[in-house]
Amino acid sequence: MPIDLTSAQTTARVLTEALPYIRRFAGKTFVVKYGGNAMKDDDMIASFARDIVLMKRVGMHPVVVHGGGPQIGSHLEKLGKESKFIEGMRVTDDETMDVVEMMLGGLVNKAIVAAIQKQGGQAVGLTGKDGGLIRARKLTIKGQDIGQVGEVEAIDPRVVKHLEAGGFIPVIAPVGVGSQGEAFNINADLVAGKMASVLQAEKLMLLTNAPGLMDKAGKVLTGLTVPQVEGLIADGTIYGGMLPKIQCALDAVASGVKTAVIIDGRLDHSVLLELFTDEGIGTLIKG
Ligand SMILES: Nc1ncnc2c1ncn2[C@@H]1O[C@H](COP(=O)(O)OP(=O)(O)O)[C@@H](O)[C@H]1O
Ligand SMILES: CC(=O)N[C@@H](CCC(=O)OP(=O)(O)O)C(=O)O
Repeated sequence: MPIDLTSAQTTARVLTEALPYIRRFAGKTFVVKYGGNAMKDDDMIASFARDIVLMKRVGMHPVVVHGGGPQIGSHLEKLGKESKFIEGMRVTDDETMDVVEMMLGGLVNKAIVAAIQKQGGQAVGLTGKDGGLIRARKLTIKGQDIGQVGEVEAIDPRVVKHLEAGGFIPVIAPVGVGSQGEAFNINADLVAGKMASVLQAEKLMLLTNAPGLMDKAGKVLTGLTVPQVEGLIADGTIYGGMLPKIQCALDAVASGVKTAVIIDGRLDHSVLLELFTDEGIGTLIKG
């Protein structure tokens, strides 16, 4: 069969456009938060895994922090428990905490690790308990006790650095460890934001189930300043699960991470589209 020149030239053009980014980003760390809504089926996970492996192959250091809210929710449902959220945080009693730790540290984490391995990468799954990676303390919301929900107290990045140096891709579940060795359920966006700050990442990438941060008419907003974002929170344009996401993006860039982006993780190869094209995709927040 003769080669389709137009399509081959398009491929060549895409590769050429990627070259300056590959050069600029080599050796840099990228924290990629993979939300539970963007891992709805095996094809989506496989596409994500291919992007991550390609990043590693061209010399970048991806660090994956994953969520799994919907997966926790459906398992709780099987047990006859309803999910309840306050300001985007799951109310977590002891039984729920067990499910969170099993789902995030077990099934979800290992599905991502296996998908990366299948694409030829070397991935190692961790929770915040491993190597004392994420130390947590109890989080209350406006004085309200919401159970075993934590916030990040400190991150000890040594285990991540060792893995990076050994050519492995760390895949991190957002379960923190308290002073008594107890588990805390932490919103994955908050962990990703802190991880990006501690590692002084080049970019924090937040993959979700929306094309980016949208205005009330559904238009994707980008290049936002801090006061603009504050206005959007005040007038209710940003609500629910987008609140911790945007907050951690702002905190990350304020603490030295160069840029944060919110992108549509349901889109095939969204990570590569954002990294390696001139236009990028989604909502960009700069420091
Ligand atoms: N301004 C906004 N733009 C886009 N999505 C928003 C906005 N405000 C709230 N959201 C909601 O936030 C959701 C993403 O947060 P969340 O469900 O926690 O995702 P994830 O599981 O990826 O962390 C979107 O699906 C949408 O319902
Ligand atoms: C405290 C809290 O809400 N923790 C989250 C942790 C998982 C998560 O953040 O998952 P997504 O990124 O898929 O939303 C939860 O229990 O759902």
